[in-house]
Amino acid sequence: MTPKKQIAVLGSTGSIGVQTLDIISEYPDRFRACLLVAGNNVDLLIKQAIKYRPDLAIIANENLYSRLHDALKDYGIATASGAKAIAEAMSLPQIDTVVTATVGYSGLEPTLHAIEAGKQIALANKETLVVAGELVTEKLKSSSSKVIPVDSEHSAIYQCLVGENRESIRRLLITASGGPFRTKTIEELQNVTVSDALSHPNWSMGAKITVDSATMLNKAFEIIEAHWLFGISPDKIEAVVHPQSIVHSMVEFVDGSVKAQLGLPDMHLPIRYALGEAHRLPTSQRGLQLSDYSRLEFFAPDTEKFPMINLAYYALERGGNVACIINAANEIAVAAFLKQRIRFVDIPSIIESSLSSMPYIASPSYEDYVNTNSATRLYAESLIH
Ligand SMILES: NC(=O)C1=CN([C@@H]2O[C@H](COP(=O)(O)OP(=O)(O)OC[C@H]3O[C@@H](n4cnc5c(N)ncnc54)[C@H](OP(=O)(O)O)[C@@H]3O)[C@@H](O)[C@H]2O)C=CC1
Ligand SMILES: CC(=O)[C@@H](O)[C@H](O)COP(=O)(O)O
Ligand SMILES: [Mn+2]
Repeated sequence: MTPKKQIAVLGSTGSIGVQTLDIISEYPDRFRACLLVAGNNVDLLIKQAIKYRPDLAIIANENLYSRLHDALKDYGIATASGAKAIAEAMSLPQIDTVVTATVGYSGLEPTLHAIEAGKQIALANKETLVVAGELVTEKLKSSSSKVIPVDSEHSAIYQCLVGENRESIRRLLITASGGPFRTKTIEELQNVTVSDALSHPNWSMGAKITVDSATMLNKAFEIIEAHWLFGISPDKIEAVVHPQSIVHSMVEFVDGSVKAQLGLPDMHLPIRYALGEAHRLPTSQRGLQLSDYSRLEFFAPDTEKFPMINLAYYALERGGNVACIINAANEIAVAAFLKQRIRFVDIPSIIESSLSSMPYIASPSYEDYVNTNSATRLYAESLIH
């Protein structure tokens, strides 16, 4: 019998984390959760640990450690807390694949450690490549790690590229739903609420990425992510608005042919594909009925209304710590918007102001990224009254 693949789930209590555990449950002979990591939701982490019996459960918030320890001590499940413990756990010998499903900058450090330890990476945390794509790509060159994307667009592109040569690619076409404000005017955007921004038309996701979809910064991040994942220059990567989110992305080749990957807007599919290491695992889950969709539409993005898409090209052209600044400012701005401390339209202003104030570093080291992230967060916070 083939041994079960041992999976570390970083962010097990979040949207991608919970769906990853669904896939582990769907294939109990194939996968086992050997490590679960959460941020603050200790109650759900305890429930998951009792159900999935990992070797180790880690809570990032150190203040919640005693709750976790007390609840799991009689189950023979080891416990730990804090960012250092998460980073160190990446080299546990039993781990085969790390699913990076924490949100934001927190994904970078454990992913770098997992790459150093030669683990397979199912990459959901796009911010890792946004913040430090160059460093991550460099580290991958001297590691046996392989990254398989979980992000739906990148999974689609990955699937389209199987059997193709990089030289045959003319363009990557990244589809974008357009978010909840696709049809709003610039004036109407002034007064949108948190609840409006969290009403994504097609996907059920964590709050931060849902707001990023509403500003369409998510698409800028995905252009950056695609550049580092597939080694394609920015001028060959475009966003295409596709309100139905059925075509998850496309690749156009030099002979004019376009390949697309289609499916329901359901992250179980790309997670299943990534855990199967690009093999197709049979499922009884409902598939796509194309006859349910009388129209699949495609439009050019409105960059006047959603100027943040263009930040991808600016960040990739300037390089260095620019995308790290954008990401840190955005994390602070989105958190403030979710707490109703700023308006939706203040998010781009906070990013722009951070970009013009934070020092540029052309060839950042890991420590430079750490410092850029902390300093930008402090600066962005200072802009919020
Ligand atoms: N949701 C989706 O459909 C998609 C998500 N992604 C990407 O996947 C990642 C996860 O997104 P999503 O699942 O929506 O996010 P959620 O907010 O739903 O979940 C985030 C997870 O990360 C944990 N977490 C937060 N901060 C830390 C930290 N400092 N250390 C350890 N764990 C932490 C949270 O723990 P807790 O809740 O316990 O505090 C939670 O388990 C993001 O990078 C997103 O861009 C990409 C494509 C689609
Ligand atoms: C599910 C997924 O991959 C998200 O990144 C999704 O693409 C967000 O939707 P938008 O296309 O609205 O950004
Ligand atoms: Mn996506």
